[in-house]
Amino acid sequence: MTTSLLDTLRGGLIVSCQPVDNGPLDSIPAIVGFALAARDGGARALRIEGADNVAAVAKACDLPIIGIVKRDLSTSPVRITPYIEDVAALAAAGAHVIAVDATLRERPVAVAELLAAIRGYGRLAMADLSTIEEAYAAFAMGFDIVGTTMSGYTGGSTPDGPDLAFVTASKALGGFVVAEGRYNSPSLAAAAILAGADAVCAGSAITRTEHVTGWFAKAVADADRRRGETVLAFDIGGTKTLAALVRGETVIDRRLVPTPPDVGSAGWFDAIADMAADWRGEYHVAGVAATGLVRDGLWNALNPGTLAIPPDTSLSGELARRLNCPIVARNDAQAAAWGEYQFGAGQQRDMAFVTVSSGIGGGLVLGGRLVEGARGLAGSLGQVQGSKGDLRLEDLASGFAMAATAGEAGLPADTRLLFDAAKAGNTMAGKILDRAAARIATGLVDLQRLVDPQAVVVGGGVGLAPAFQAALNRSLELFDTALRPHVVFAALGADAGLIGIGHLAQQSDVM
Ligand SMILES: CC(=O)N[C@H](C=O)[C@@H](O)[C@H](O)[C@H](O)COP(=O)(O)O
Repeated sequence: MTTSLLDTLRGGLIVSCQPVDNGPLDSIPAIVGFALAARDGGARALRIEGADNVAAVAKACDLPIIGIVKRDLSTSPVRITPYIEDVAALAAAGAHVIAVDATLRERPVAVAELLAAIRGYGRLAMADLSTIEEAYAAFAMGFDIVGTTMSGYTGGSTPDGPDLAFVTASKALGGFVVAEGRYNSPSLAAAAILAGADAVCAGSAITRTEHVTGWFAKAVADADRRRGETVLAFDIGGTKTLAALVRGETVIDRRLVPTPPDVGSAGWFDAIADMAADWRGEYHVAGVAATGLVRDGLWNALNPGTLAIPPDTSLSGELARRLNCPIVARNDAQAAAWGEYQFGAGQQRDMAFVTVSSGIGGGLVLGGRLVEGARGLAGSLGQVQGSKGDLRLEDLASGFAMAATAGEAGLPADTRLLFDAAKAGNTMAGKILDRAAARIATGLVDLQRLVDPQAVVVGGGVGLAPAFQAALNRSLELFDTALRPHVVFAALGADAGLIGIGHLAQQSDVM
């Protein structure tokens, strides 16, 4: 019997039919209804609270029942089946398994006595636990099943997700493990099995209609609030700084100032906050896209030639203090990648974004998520080694690099004039442009080899110049079609960073 019941449970779902206490579904007919519906949906067993409920369900439904009695005691935090008479009542009502709280906490009756009583009634014993020490002790005492039920409920705040690590650790002890507690979606229940659980017990997500309704209602209300919300967005580049009010893909209002050399100083932060002073009250969250490495709110230079930032500048902290709202900060090209993914040429595909302007930056959006990387470097194509010594692609093929090469060749050291000269038929100017485009094409092909995105979105002032686009396409055509990226050109232009960081701020959970 013992083996066959555990065999029935193994690899299956147990549904806990415990409606919200004193709620409209907290009645015997409703609990029986939940039990039958769970059976029809494919549950292998049920978890039922209260001897009367167990008796009613046992009569109506032939699935195995894990029975518990819950009590709120003034003398102990233990709630689940604390007394011998609870065990007796559950056995008499027809529970096949009796679960008790077997945590190492003060209790009215010793766990060993409860276990002996369960054994005396010939039932299987399940220990509801919160730590691996307790699991070890429970198996050593002879419990048939260990449940992770109490993890997150014995002190401190309860996490949102389940405790998969506890499942894996318990399973390593060798006995039968039920993953229970906050398995609120099919994918989390599946994750429990992959983490080693023999069976999964889900309750709230199936039988606490008030809770599930609350999750939906909150998600819908949050999305609705965010959709209509205006956010403050900054885009801090090497030469200019933009401040804007953004809603969705629309930039409602904007201001532009040159980026001064004292970036990162207290005075500079004051000036940035001043740019938005008269927008106060119109936003509740701000996003900051900045050139350089941005990770966890800290800001560092990626290329000090573009912008020299004091090490570990607290970009989020300093601005949060001055603007008095939460701040979401990202690298500018990563933010632009997100903008293009969400609203522009990326069209919600796996994509790499590469911006070619005075510098070269980039970002990756994979599986619907912006990849930041461990230090905020992910997708920074400008930082890969160029073909010359230890120079980076940015040092060789960016707008600045092209202008410098033009200057060395006796042409005006200015990207725009270089493009004009190329258009007018100047061979040297055309060569400089072609060489830069060829280097970037090689970078894009390498990116395709590494990440294999569905699309590579190319943007930036240089990247969107028709002469550069033509040169880039010519270079790409030299590569085998199997390796050639699907290049599309950015749709949001210079606003991609503002729109991307605005959306990231709007969607973030910082509020
Ligand atoms: C901690 C405690 O008292 N847990 C109780 C044990 O029976 C129930 O309130 C839970 O609903 C049950 O464990 C299932 O978990 P979830 O509802 O998260 O799927």
